[in-house]
Amino acid sequence: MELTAVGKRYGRRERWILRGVDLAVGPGELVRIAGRNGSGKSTLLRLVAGIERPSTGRVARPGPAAYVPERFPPALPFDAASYLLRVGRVHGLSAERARRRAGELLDRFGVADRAGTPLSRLSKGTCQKVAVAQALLPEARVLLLDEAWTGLDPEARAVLDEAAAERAAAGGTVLFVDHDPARLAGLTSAAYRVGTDGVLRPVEDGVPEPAAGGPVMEVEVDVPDGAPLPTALPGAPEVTALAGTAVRLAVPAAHSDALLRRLLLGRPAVRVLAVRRREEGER
Ligand SMILES: Nc1ncnc2c1ncn2[C@@H]1O[C@H](COP(=O)(O)OP(=O)(O)OP(=O)(O)O)[C@@H](O)[C@H]1O
Repeated sequence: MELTAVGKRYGRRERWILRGVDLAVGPGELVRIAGRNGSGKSTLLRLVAGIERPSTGRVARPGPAAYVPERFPPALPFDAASYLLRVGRVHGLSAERARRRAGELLDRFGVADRAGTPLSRLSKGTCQKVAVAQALLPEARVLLLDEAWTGLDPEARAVLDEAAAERAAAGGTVLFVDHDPARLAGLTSAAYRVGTDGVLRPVEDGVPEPAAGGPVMEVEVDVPDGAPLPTALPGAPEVTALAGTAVRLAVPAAHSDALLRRLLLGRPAVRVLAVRRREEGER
């Protein structure tokens, strides 16, 4: 995927949102786009998606892009499963494969029981899961995630982390915007910032470490056969044994997504039983 000397403004008399953007992202790369509110991050992703046309310069992509927009339009007259089936068909999947992928994704996000619910009647969180599922469904060469984690519950955020990492590992090109500076930390191959001047610059200092102190998240997992937990878990969790083969891991909230991702991706495979915020004064 390559942008060459891309400039964008929404009208001849309007200001330039992006200027002289050169960006090449290869297969297997996972790239973060940062920047202040209104700096042009979504505009950049929409240009890569082909939804917007550049005012100057060129955008080249290896194939159709899959895209989770910042705002998903749920007012479509379909239920979740038939909407996903249509998305799959548009991307050239057979009806059988599209149906199977839709079922797998709804299941993975824990909303298989909502397959027959009209999009207009889904809760905001479930709707966001459908928005994410429609982008993951086609296994496109380019995946664009515009604050796609916002509105998801912690388990679903971890599933999306995992899915984004899988897409890159399978040779996809993944670009994402997220307000959490620790999002996909350790998996990101590069980060860029859109400046207030519209220029895209590499972020040299990488991903800042979340601050210690503050809110704590508790993740309870069941480790089959009482196998040892993976070592060097994010956030250096405090581990408490619970009944049977269950354990509770407590980490600063800023590390909880990374911890869940590592637990879900790691070996031994663990089952997440609960994720909750530790109340003040509780231990
Ligand atoms: N379709 C449009 N027509 C006119 N102006 C637009 C359009 N889309 C975005 N803009 C303007 O372009 C600028 C950049 O918007 P954009 O949504 O790309 O920024 P962003 O960095 O994604 O912001 P946020 O972090 O708030 O989502 C803003 O000033 C916005 O008002």
